[in-house]
Amino acid sequence: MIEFKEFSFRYREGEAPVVRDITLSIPDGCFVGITGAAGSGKSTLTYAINGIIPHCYPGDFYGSVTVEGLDTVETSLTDISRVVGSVCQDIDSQMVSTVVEDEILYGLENFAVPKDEIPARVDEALAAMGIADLRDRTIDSLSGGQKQKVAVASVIALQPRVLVLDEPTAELDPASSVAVFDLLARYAREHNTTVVVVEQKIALLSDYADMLVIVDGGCIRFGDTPDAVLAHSDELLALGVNVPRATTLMNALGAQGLYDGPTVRNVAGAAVALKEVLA
Ligand SMILES: Nc1ncnc2c1ncn2[C@@H]1O[C@H](COP(=O)(O)OP(=O)(O)OP(=O)(O)O)[C@@H](O)[C@H]1O
Repeated sequence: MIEFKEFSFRYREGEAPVVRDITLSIPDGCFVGITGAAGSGKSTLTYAINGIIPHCYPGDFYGSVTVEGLDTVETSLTDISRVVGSVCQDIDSQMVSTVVEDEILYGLENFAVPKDEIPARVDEALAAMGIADLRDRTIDSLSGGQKQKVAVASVIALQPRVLVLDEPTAELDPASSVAVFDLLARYAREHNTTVVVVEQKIALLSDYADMLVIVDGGCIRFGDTPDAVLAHSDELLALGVNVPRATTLMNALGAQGLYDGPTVRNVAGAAVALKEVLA
């Protein structure tokens, strides 16, 4: 369980809190998608989960954040990182090795995983991200998308109970983004891992997330199932969230009393719904 209780945070260099009065409970095994406009505070929320706030970025911390019962202020960054695996936005800054396999080994050795478990953990992590063929490649020779998969694999190898990912598909084309979310979701299901992912593509998020959190100006505007959130497409658009046009269209037809089916998330869904409307 991840629990934010009336959490607010002001970076030491900032004038005012950039996230305010955040109260949110994320149950174990939940797949949470966080989205919102640029600068709304999404990354700051992830830093509060993985302990970067307040351990690396000091400032005024109000309220509390607990992860699996650990208070992130009172617990050391090392102890938090045994529970929370993070993939940050700047993948290059996260890479510490020159070869893919070494990158995965690095974390396992640092966390003192028993030597006899290590080969299987490396194999499983590479397979989970579908990058077994990259094992011996140098990191420098990889594309941005491949690096993102390596970064996720390195974290998955540590088998954290919570995974925090900040825009893990930013460098990927739509098909590869879907593939990464498929792999992530499958991994999370099989290991009962809680996943918190910041992602701009709300349509993609909606297909995987149990809960969508919409952040605006440092506050949570919506925190609910994807369908319940997407039902507010006009408000989402006003907040700068990139709502699928298919959703906006069907919600508009709903407002006119012409459609009363489930929330539509994509063109395929709209096609099915429109057939019913026109029948
Ligand atoms: N280390 C820092 N020191 C001071 N202010 C910061 C720091 N990091 C972020 N901020 C400020 O906090 C606010 C929220 O930033 P944050 O990165 O959490 O938003 P975001 O929604 O993740 O943005 P983006 O989508 O651009 O990554 C912004 O105004 C940003 O300038």
